[in-house]
Amino acid sequence: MNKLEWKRIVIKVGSALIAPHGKGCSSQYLISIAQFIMSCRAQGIEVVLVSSGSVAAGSHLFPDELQQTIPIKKAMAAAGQAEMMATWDKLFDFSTAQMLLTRCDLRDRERYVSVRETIFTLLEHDVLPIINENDTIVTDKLKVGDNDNLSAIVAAAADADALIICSDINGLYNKNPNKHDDAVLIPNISEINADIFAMADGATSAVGTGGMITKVEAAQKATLHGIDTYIINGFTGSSFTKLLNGENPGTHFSSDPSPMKEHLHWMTHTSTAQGEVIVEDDFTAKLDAHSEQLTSDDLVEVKGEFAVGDTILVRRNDGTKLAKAKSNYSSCLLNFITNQEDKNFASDFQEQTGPIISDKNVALLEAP
Ligand SMILES: Nc1ncnc2c1ncn2[C@@H]1O[C@H](COP(=O)(O)OP(=O)(O)O)[C@@H](O)[C@H]1O
Ligand SMILES: N[C@@H](CCC(=O)OP(=O)(O)O)C(=O)O
Repeated sequence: MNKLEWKRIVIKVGSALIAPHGKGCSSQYLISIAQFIMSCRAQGIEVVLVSSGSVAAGSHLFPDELQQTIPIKKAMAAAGQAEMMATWDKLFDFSTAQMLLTRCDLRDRERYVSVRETIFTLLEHDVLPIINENDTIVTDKLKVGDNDNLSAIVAAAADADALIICSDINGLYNKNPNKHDDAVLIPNISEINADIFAMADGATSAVGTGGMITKVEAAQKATLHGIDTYIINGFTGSSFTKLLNGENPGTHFSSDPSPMKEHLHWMTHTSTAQGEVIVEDDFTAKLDAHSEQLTSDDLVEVKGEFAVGDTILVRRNDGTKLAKAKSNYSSCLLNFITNQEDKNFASDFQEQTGPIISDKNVALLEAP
């Protein structure tokens, strides 16, 4: 889908663009991005902005020697978030809105739907959503961790047509161009596989978090949802001019021609498994929309603690991940059933209570 057909886009801006000197925000490189956003809106294209920069904006408030602890980084984010928002807001003649998210908000289906509703309501009223991870409260368990992946999750939640990831490099090269003089830019990628991931290294900018690995991860999430994804150089204004002309200024990851259904994409790429059920190695019943085939007789082990409605991982005893699914049973009840001597009790109970895995809420995982 080229620019002229876009109805809604998500654009992600990294710390290096909004805090190029690593200490406080600067609009130096944001003006061309703001202009691009205004041009898109003028053409009826709805825009959602995912912006990093809160930690970098707040870092100058804390002594350098304290910079790397998690509590300090959370405090920096709390202090810098307002500056980051103000830096963007003064560039626009329309309203902006702050949305701070964590993995917790996105992996919980009810909260995820609420996030979608807020994005759509803001867009309906011409307000620019500016989304960042809520670094002030995240823990390792609760965070997305990088705004590249966050931008892909947001693009899926917003049903965007395109995701534009602004980087400090022209796009994905066949190897890290900052380490290899003979690296070559790859303009078009139709399939993201292990070879593509092998090209990407981690972050190299002083303030960046994700590097190219998280950008390829984000592109994979987004393209599987039917979202065209671009990695472009956000430091050069011509990148945006080209996009507005329907050209590809960097690396274009083509959207999957047969995208995943929304709730299965969410189950696969956004929800996190709260526990696991281990099935026999020879488990052959196909896990699909008719998921009643998984019974307690198939279970070898129940791992972790989960409640009714939580996402669980279905894993074969040999370690193969088969599917992620919404569980109708708590781990406590599943353990009780599977430990019953009387197998009739287990089957009678499931006959009355229903399938272990909710019908249609089974996301099959690709075999490695
Ligand atoms: N194969 C690759 N192609 C392009 N850049 C790569 C590649 N592998 C690693 N990189 C590095 O990733 C960096 C971009 O990611 P990052 O440092 O997080 O900055 P930002 O998020 O601002 O784009 C590039 O500057 C480059 O040094
Ligand atoms: N949420 C963090 C940004 C994390 C992040 O992914 O940063 P970057 O790699 O610069 O896009 C912040 O606002 O500083």
